[in-house]
Amino acid sequence: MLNAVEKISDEKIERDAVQIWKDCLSIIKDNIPFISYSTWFLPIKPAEFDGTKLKVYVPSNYFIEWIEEHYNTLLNRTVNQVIGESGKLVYLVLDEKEPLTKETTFTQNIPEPKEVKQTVEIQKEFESGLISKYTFDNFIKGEGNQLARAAAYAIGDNPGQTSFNPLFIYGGVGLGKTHLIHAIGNKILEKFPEKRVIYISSDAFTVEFVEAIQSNTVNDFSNFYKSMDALIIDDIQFLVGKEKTQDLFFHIFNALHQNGKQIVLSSDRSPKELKGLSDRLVSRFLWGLQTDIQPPDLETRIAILKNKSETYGINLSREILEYIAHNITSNIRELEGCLVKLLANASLTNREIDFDLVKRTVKEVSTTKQVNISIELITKVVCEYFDIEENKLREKNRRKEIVLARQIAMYLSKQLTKSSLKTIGLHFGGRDHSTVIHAQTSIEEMILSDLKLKEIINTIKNKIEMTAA
Ligand SMILES: Nc1ncnc2c1ncn2[C@@H]1O[C@H](COP(=O)(O)OP(=O)(O)OP(=O)(O)O)[C@@H](O)[C@H]1O
Repeated sequence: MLNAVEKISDEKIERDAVQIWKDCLSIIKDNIPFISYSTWFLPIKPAEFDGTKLKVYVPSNYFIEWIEEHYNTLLNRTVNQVIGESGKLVYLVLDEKEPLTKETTFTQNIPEPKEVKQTVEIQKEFESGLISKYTFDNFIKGEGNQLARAAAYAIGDNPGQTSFNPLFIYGGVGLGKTHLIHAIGNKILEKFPEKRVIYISSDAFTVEFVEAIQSNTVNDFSNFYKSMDALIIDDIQFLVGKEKTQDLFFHIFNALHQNGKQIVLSSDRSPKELKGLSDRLVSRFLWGLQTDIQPPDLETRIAILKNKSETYGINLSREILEYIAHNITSNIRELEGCLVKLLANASLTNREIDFDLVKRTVKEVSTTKQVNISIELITKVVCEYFDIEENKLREKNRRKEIVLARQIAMYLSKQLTKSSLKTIGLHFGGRDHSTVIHAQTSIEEMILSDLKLKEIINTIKNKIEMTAA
């Protein structure tokens, strides 16, 4: 009986919220350009109203920042008009890793919106650390992530029971590793709400470990992680050089593995490339499945852009999607960044998203990216990759692997910097500009037929861009 009463009053709270937000929207709509209205206000959804406070769901903290910076006065006025002088708007951020802590008359952060909690019915004494917006449903399949996705999906369905234990996913920056490993955790909890699943970055794991040492609670710390059904650790490369943490992790790993519990790890490089990680850990990482994620091809980039723009409530033409996807090739985070910038530009300049605006935004995004990339940085990353000394690229060395590394460095210098052929030639031992042209055309030809080389160059390019960012 009590439940029924609660249910009725819950429904009323939601209904009131819907009506009030509708009234607010009709005022807002009349006061700002339609593009700004649809970009920043339509994605906001009403949650509940308690007489003075209207709680609304917003997609991200970025939204709050933007709205507060640009529309605070309008919102203030609108809320006062619709609710009255004591009216307040409270934002519930869906699914951000770190919710805003700032509080203003308008905003206040509530850690977990109701909707998110409902997906996990069994309350645990710890936070899973999972971001619920990262799911398999919104992870676009492509050639570059096919195997990683399939293995991740199988684990989500059957944690600890496949031969993919541990699952080790590696690849360049912004290619979807974090998204995928969260999706695993979310799927496990969806299917088995009682399971204990935790996501943590290896950095946070180290910090917690140091705190446990300081407070003399290392045993509790270790037992806590050993009690998980699935342990998901992001960016495991940050354990390199941290011997004590590695040691403890080794014991946790063994305990979980022996008990058939699932371990999922992500890294920016393959286990064998994790120099500085103890051999016994590396050998355990090789027990299960190691799979990489490669940069997405054109069709996948278009599909991702389409999907992301739809979540922002906008429909971009195929021509625009293709243009962005053609010009932003390195990683998905950058594609998303370009989309957000496009929305911001359209909103700021109060114009429709047309081809000119798209071109300008893509140019802006690409220019900022290129600013910090130097030929020195390119040389350094290429040499690190091939494990050769930098001066070898400047010498007249004709060894096959040195020639290839030199040509790749020249090719990337032309692609990623604004340096002239002459300047690039000078950096590589005072070579003529025709040598640089030759390097460029040779690499372009080689990657047409040699997919492995193409992958290597993409990996190097990602590393350069990551270091320069
Ligand atoms: N296949 C995909 N489909 C949809 N969105 C994707 C896909 N791959 C990546 N993304 C999105 O791109 C963004 C960057 O992805 P993510 O953070 O998972 O990258 P990462 O590989 O973990 O990068 P880093 O190594 O820098 O942590 C996220 O917003 C993610 O949702």
